[in-house]
Amino acid sequence: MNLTDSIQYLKGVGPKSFENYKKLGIFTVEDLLLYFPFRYEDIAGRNVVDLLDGEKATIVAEIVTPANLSYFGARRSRLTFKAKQDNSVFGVSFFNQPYLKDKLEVGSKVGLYGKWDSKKQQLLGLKVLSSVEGEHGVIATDADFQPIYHVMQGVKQSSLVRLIQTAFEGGALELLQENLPQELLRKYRLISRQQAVKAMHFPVDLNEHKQALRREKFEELFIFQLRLQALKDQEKSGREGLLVTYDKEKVVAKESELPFELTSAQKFALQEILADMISKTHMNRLLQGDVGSGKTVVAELSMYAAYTAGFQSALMVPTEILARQHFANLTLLFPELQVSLLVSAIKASERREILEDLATGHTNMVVGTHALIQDGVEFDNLGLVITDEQHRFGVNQRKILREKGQNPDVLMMTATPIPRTLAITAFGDMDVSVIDELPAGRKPITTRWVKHQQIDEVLKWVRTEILKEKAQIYVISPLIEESEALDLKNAQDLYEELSDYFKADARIGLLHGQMKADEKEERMAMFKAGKLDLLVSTTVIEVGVDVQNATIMIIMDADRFGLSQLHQLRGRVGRGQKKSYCILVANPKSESGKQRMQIMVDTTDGFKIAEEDLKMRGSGEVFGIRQSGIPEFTVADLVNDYNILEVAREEAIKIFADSDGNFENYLSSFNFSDSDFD
Ligand SMILES: Nc1ncnc2c1ncn2[C@@H]1O[C@H](COP(=O)(O)OP(=O)(O)OP(=O)(O)O)[C@@H](O)[C@H]1O
Repeated sequence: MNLTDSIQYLKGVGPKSFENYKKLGIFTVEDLLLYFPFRYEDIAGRNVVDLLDGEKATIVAEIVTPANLSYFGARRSRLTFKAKQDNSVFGVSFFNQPYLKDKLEVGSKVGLYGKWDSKKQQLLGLKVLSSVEGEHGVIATDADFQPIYHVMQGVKQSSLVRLIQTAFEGGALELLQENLPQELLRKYRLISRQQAVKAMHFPVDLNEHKQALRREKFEELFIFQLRLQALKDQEKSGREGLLVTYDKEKVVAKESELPFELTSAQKFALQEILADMISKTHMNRLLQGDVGSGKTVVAELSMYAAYTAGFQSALMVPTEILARQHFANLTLLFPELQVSLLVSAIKASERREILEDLATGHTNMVVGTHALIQDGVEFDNLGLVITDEQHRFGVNQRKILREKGQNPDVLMMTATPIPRTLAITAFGDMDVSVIDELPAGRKPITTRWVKHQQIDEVLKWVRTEILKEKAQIYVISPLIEESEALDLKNAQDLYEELSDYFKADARIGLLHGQMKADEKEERMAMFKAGKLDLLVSTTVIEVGVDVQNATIMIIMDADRFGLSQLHQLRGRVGRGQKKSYCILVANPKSESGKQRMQIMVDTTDGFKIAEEDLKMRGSGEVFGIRQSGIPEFTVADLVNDYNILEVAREEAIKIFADSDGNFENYLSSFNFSDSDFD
């Protein structure tokens, strides 16, 4: 037998079942060996109505009658009672275990392991299970393990297990080669690949199962990390980047014109970016920093550096409000340069002019939305592309923009702090700069969670803040994801209610996604200029909007928002020197809603919040797994196996460096199969 043999030659596989196995991804003997159970039969147990006669299983059930103990002979005894699972009541008897009587209390739930007798509707009890928390939930410590595989119609659990056994009996396991360096096995006390694969399918006990899982997770993450290193390497060596020889003095001079001094984190990030630009290798960098940490100015100075080297630069942002805000900033900061704004809402004639200026090189910098990547947008010599809020743009959109130049340097900015776990997986092929410090003088935002019933008190306080402190306030209307119309209606209703309430005490404006671009801009400008005290808005305000004087953020029905979104919204205040507040108005019904509110009250640290978000919603939900390019792991789990991931990463980096980038050789020396790297 060979590992590459098709399983159709194994006993028990006919043409029809072969087709079904293929659908599960099992083509060869090796695929079969590495087709691991996704869980083991655990103490959550089986449903009693599903049990077959004679089958051994674990059932969790409630004891409904007192245990009756009868002796026959000196040492032989029988203990009987009735138990209930959902609506099925069944009998249970234990032979010769009289001491169990004290353990079995009426009304308590127990795990019973035994053999099912379907005629008598009775479980012949073998053990009352003690249990422990295992990797897959609660696992019985001392029951027989029953691996559970993902199967499909036409492939039964039992046939799959039998087939794996057949392969084992044919000596397949012995053919599996070790694919981790011996040194790592020793260092981390990992069991061998053969042992692990055997124990993944047929663990003898809980401990062996744990060891197998640990080893398999390490292997999976290690190989993944090696692959990322290879990608990163390829990205660097394969693609010659542009040599952006910027004028250092000019950049320094510009920096000194800023109304504030850069924080050291900003300085450091800028330096990393500039070093990438001036080097011949292609820049592929992620700039992440918490809300309000000052990423924009770092981006702006990088664009300026590109200009001093004779290149154009483009800044792509997700919303029009944001594009306009950046445009205003850039023109203010670089009055001597030609800066253009390209959004979909501009007139055709104006658009034509902008496009021509871009193509002829008349324009030095351009900022825009998706409009930037449409056909017809040509650059003269695009040297730097910056995208803001990177996860809102798909990989393809970024690629299009990048292809508009001669492989321009690329910087992606994100304000959604990416937990390290994901940063080193999804973005493992990128360099990362982090701004982990807020500008000096910022006061922490105080967050309060109030119930709807308390809204009157909140509004009273808001009124005094407006009248006495000249506070500016955002009020976010409840989010109705399913319906834009309802979303709008909510915002309008809220606007009217608040206008009624405040009357002449507050100047109130309304902002929502369906307004025309110029209306939106006008409303934002009024708020920024202090001509409005209170801005009722839908979540269009969420990203990037920067009004330093705004100090109160009120979020209605806050429990409808995800954690990261709440954090973004809250980040609209606390951007200046004044003390700021965030009020979450919510009567959450679900536990997770309550939990989210509490997390927001407890911390303003974006990284912590992102970690929590990840734990509560899973990486797929938060980042869109497919889009972010994170593979779905078979045994490993990015959130829970963080420690293993880190170690695997360190080792992969070391080994990759030792291999002198000669990855192919390295692979063959450890017998990786090519398919590991598809
Ligand atoms: N070093 C600094 N000192 C003082 N103020 C600063 C500094 N850097 C930036 N700022 C100001 O802080 C505010 C927030 O900066 P910026 O808009 O760049 O944040 P950001 O990181 O893009 O945040 P967000 O992701 O929330 O938009 C801006 O008003 C900016 O002018």
